[in-house]
Amino acid sequence: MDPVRTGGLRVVRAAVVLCVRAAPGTVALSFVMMFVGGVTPVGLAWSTKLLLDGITAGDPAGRNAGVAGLVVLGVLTALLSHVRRYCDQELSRRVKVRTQIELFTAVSAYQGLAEIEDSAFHDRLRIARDASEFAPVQIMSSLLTLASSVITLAGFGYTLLRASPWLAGLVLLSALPTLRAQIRLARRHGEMIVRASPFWRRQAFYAALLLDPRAAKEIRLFGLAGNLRTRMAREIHAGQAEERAQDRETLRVDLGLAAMTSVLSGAALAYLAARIAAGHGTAGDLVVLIAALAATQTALTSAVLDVATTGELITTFGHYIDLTSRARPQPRPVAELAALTGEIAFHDVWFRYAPGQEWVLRGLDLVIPRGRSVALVGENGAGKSTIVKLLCGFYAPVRGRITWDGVDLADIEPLELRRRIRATFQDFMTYELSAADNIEVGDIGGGRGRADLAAAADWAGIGETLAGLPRGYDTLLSRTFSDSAGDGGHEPTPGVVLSGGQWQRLALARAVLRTSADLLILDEPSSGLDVRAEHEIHRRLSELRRGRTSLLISHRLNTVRDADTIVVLRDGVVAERGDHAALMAAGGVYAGLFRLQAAGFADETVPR
Ligand SMILES: Nc1ncnc2c1ncn2[C@@H]1O[C@H](COP(=O)(O)OP(=O)(O)OP(=O)(O)O)[C@@H](O)[C@H]1O
Repeated sequence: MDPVRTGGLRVVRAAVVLCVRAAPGTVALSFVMMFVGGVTPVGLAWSTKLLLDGITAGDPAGRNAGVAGLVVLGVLTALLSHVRRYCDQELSRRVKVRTQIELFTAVSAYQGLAEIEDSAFHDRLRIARDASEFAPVQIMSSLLTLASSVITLAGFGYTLLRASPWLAGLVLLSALPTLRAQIRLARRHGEMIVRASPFWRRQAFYAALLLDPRAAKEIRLFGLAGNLRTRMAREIHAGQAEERAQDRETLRVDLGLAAMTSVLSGAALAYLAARIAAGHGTAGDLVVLIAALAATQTALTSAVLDVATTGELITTFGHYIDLTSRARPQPRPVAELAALTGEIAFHDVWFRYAPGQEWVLRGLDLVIPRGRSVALVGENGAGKSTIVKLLCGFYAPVRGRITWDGVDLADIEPLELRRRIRATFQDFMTYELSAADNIEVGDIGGGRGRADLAAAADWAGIGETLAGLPRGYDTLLSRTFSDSAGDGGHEPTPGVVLSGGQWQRLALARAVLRTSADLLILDEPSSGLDVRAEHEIHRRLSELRRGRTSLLISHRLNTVRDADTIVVLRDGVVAERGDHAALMAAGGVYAGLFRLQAAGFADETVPR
């Protein structure tokens, strides 16, 4: 994983700005409480001195002032902790909304698929997401506590300094090794979080898999639950081993520091008691000095821990700042992508998914002329879906160019390009949303009314089924959510589950919705349909593709035979190209595959 690139001060500033923007009133109140929290211990010690000296000297005014101070400050201290806890919780809630939206806006800004398929990116995202929920408030809170400790230190430091300058110096100096050790511990803890992140992510994956309804059938049939639980436990153990090692180091260091501080306090206390016994002050002075010693050490320890904690939070929250502010490589956008008038073309395109992996495309030349239908065929893994992903701009060619009317796709704003494409993917999505939403996502923001959605559904042969659902097009297509959320007025009803073929028809309805697009991509659009449905859908697709620019991928060669051009992909290049008649006449790969499929039907003896 890349180290965090953002500087510590910038991270702290970003955290504070975030808190102030999220809840300015709460932050202001926290400031006031910080100040009050800082002066209260000093006030309490001096009130105690007034009370004791008032009693011993028989001074009722001093005694009353001491009591009044103790009561007022005692009440304030008791109230403050509750108000402060509420303020922190409210601040956390508001900051969480902001950071989650900012983080997912940043993630959505990655237009390609490379990051979303990169495990290091996911590890970093996990740390950033966790940190974004609590780190800004904790950084803010640490800064306030630090300021509060400084106020306390200033108040008591003077008292100690007046009583014994060398003692005050010793107490202050004792904080230095603590500071050094805690900063080192915090850094090591931050590194441990990065090391353990892959374990926790895999653990979450196994946990989600065990609860995923889509995986439930196989998990039960193959008896996978025990195996997955074991794998999950392995990840938990590995993550905890990292944490344990770190906790043990922390324990060792903390024990050493605590022993050192206790010895120092004991010696200082004995020294102060001896001085007062020798006549250098009153019993009240002794109380103030003991309070000053304890409070100085507490404030120093707290300040040191705050500095160290802030250091650690900077590391984790730095991932968030990096992710949300990192400059992404900008394409060189053209003003507006015009409607296709000529052709889309692959020019000597080489592509592999990562350096060191096998080339999927090895110098591909392919043309999709405007208004023509092109079909792609080839064996599993030949690279057909990869061509679709390149066309949509999800990846860029490693070498060569893809052009749209002569303009390199690298120069086109991806959103602009995708506005001109409608597609159904081989691995289409089944959204756990309403039936209407499942179609509308195909042209979100396109102002599609219910009539448009119904027309698309009818075209895909799923309209009647959807209309007949318990709440028609408003029925939720899910078994893991019920459909009461967000629209009251009716009893919660469980969602409905569609069959595989029905889902595919829905995906087709979604794909055809965006009628303004120039290019229609159909990657295995009928793989889950029954024979009659497939025949019907391909008849309609044939009509739809006539005179339109389209790319169809299918292993069922009878469905591609009417394409204007059929392209056979092999070893990352075009092996054959032509229409059905020409390819059959050539007697090459396509003809061989077509005859093989046809023979499968011809050989079948139908029992009487
Ligand atoms: N996201 C990815 N990361 C790494 N490799 C990938 C990725 N997607 C596909 N591949 C690899 O690229 C090659 C081509 O895959 P692709 O999905 O394009 O084939 P296809 O021709 O569509 O196959 P099929 O007919 O089985 O759908 C395969 O070897 C596959 O393992």
